[in-house]
Amino acid sequence: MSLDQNSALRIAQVLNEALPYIQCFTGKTIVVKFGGNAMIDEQLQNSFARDIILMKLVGMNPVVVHGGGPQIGQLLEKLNIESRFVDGMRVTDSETMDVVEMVLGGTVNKQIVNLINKNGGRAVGVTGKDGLLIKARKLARKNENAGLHASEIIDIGQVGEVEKVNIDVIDMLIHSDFIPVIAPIGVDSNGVSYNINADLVAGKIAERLRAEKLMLLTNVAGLQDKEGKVLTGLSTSQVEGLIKDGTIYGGMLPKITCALDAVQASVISAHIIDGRVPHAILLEIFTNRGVGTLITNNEV
Ligand SMILES: Nc1ncnc2c1ncn2[C@@H]1O[C@H](COP(=O)(O)OP(=O)(O)O)[C@@H](O)[C@H]1O
Ligand SMILES: CC(=O)N[C@@H](CCC(=O)OP(=O)(O)O)C(=O)O
Repeated sequence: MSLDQNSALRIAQVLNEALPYIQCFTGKTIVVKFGGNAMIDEQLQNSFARDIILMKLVGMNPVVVHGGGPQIGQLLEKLNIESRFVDGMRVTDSETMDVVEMVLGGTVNKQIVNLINKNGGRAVGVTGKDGLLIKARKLARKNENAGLHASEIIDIGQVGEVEKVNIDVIDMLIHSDFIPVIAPIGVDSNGVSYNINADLVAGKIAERLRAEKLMLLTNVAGLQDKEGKVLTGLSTSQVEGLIKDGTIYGGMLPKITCALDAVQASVISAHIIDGRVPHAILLEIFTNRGVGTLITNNEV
């Protein structure tokens, strides 16, 4: 197939624009969180997989952490098990935990591994239990509505937070040229499993790996104000204001919290980007046009 001169020039310009980014990010670790809501159709899933493979081929170290909230919800519904959320976290009793492990560690993890491998990459899927990758503890939730009893703790079951990330498994996979694909399930020292919000896992893994970037793919254009305008470059105090006035709620709460924590630790930048845009990752990394909300540590 021969190209006309304009198309050839356009392709050359795109590749040329990518060059400084490739030079800058070669050898760097990029943690990408693939949200369950971003996995909406086959074409988008394939474009996600190909972006990850391309990153690997140009010398970056992509590490994938995935969610699967809607997929867990669908199976719970089929099984007639009711599901409830507190501040974006799924209340998880032991029956729900079994379903979470089945869906995240089984179906969704293997789907993503298969997707990457089918497109020509080499992915290996693990949960936080493999190699004790994610040591977890039970998440304590304060009941903010308890008035005088504001210190009252709400029990949301086997929901965990990351206590420690043991990166041996990830290091081993990266050094053998595999792409790690991680399901957000943690385990405590007694072997109890915990359901952990995938954004929080991605953030902690990015911190521990001292990643260059934490990229959170979701089903909105980014963090938005009440009119739907995408916000970017916000300070911590502005974000706190948006949480207080209810602009940030539900599933955006863990996303924004982990992005702020990550950049305040060691991660250079966090990005909340629209997973519904084909090749959103490539656009964000390799071009001058960002496609979502950028969060950096602008308060140091
Ligand atoms: N200020 C906000 N800007 C954008 N989305 C928001 C905001 N506050 C809450 N949300 C909600 O957060 C959702 C994204 O979180 P979530 O559903 O958990 O996605 P994912 O599965 O990608 O993690 C959006 O679909 C939206 O409903
Ligand atoms: C505690 C908690 O809420 N865990 C999440 C884990 C999956 C997840 O985070 O999936 P998304 O990224 O697709 O939302 C859940 O049970 O839905």
